[in-house]
Amino acid sequence: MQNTVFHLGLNRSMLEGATLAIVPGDPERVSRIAGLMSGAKKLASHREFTSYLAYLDDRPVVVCSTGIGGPSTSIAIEELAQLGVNTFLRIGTTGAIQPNVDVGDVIVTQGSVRLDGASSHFAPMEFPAVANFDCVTALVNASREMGSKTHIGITASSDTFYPGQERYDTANGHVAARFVGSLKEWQALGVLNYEMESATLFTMCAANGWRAGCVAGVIVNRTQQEIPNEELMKQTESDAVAIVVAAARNLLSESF
Ligand SMILES: O=P(O)(O)O[C@H]1O[C@H](CO)[C@@H](O)[C@H]1O
Ligand SMILES: O=c1cc[nH]c(=O)[nH]1
Repeated sequence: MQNTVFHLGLNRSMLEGATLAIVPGDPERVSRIAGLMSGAKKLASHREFTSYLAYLDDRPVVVCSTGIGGPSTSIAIEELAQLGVNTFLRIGTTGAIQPNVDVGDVIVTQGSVRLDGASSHFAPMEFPAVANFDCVTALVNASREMGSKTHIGITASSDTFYPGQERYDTANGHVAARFVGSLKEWQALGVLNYEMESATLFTMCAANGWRAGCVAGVIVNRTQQEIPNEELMKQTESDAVAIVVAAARNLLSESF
């Protein structure tokens, strides 16, 4: 009898030896990602964690959503690792903060500013939230081959969507003192964008010797607008989905 992990509802035999996982935030993205591979089948769905298994050149790949933010991401990654996964590719949406990054562009993160809490449960703050070089290379190559305008750099990865990303379009317009002026500071330091999972993902993977990468489609540029255009957002997301699947294929064949 195989042990089922605590939250994902998966056991080792269900993963058929998969060592690579594609991990989007949004559960609805999972079937779309798996659908770009062959033999996609749903494995489980619990809370924010929806999982599919699919095949790239006959090699199994697990696709599992993390939900939003570090705590749920840490659970998904930990439980997938318990089942034998050692390479994790996050595919997300993101808000750019540099004026030269356009909606529809793609960002591959090299390292993340740790504006989360969960990463500190794996390593002290002095430890970098850094992506794995093989994963970065595979994602950058895939993105460029697809013809996407590709940016490579540092991401601010925040526990919160509103105050941590210094958003004032909220119910009471208040941002905690710690974050007032933070967007400007990240811009001055060359940070490209905000999202909410990569700091936890990179820190826990680097601390454990697992490989992790993150690719994100730019759905807003915070220097221009706060609310995304629905149509552009869908296109951007599907471009990033195609990129992560191509990168997974390259990583599995180690042909990058
Ligand atoms: O599109 P996903 O993967 O969910 O990523 C981004 O979108 C969510 C916020 O809207 C956060 O999870 C953020 O990281
Ligand atoms: O601005 C954005 C857009 C998507 N996801 C984020 O976390 N921030």
